[in-house]
Amino acid sequence: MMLDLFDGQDPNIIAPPVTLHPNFLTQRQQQLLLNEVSDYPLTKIEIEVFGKKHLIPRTQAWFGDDGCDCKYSKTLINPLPWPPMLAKLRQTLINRCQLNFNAVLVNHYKDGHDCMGWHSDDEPEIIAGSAIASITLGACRDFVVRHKASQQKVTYTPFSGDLIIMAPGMQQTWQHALPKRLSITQPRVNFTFRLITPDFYRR
Ligand SMILES: O=C(O)CCC(=O)C(=O)O
Ligand SMILES: [Fe+2]
Repeated sequence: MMLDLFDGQDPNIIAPPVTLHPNFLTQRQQQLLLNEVSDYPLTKIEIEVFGKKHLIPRTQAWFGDDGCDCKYSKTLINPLPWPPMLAKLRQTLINRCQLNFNAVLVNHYKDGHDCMGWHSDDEPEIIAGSAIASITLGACRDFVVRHKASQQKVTYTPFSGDLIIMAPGMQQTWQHALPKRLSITQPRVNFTFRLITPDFYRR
């Protein structure tokens, strides 16, 4: 009987609204992007956690359309204009995924000591109910998502050139993180594309 197949499964397990698209970028596209990333002004910004100042354990740069500012730990960051390869990547995502994006956070993890803690991409400038597209280049690292209410975790392992889509609405009920992996010695670059309300912080 077909139904027997499902016996014993926990009916409370929830599937995360995440899709992993392997090999979204060709080797050549990855190489062109990595060459361009080496010219990005990546910086370690300072954040405040429980009143104490820390440098983030990675470097970052913020690119986007004019007016697509973001706020990072009380600091307002204006977008840098789109470099040519990043502009092409944005257009490719829009065309192939039928989703709109107007800004991207580039994260550079020099090795497995660099990381990103638990968070949701739910800042007020992000248009509610928009999707987040995340592209990996370089080292393969665990990308972990955690359901806020049940604490249930699922681990994804995006390889270089893979795309992860976090579906609209996911940020309200799930968090995600890129934990330390001390055995990893190679760098990883991540592009997290977002849809921002233009001029959100300029009104
Ligand atoms: O590097 C990653 O895969 C995660 C990046 C991320 O969550 C973010 O930029 O908000
Ligand atoms: Fe994120």
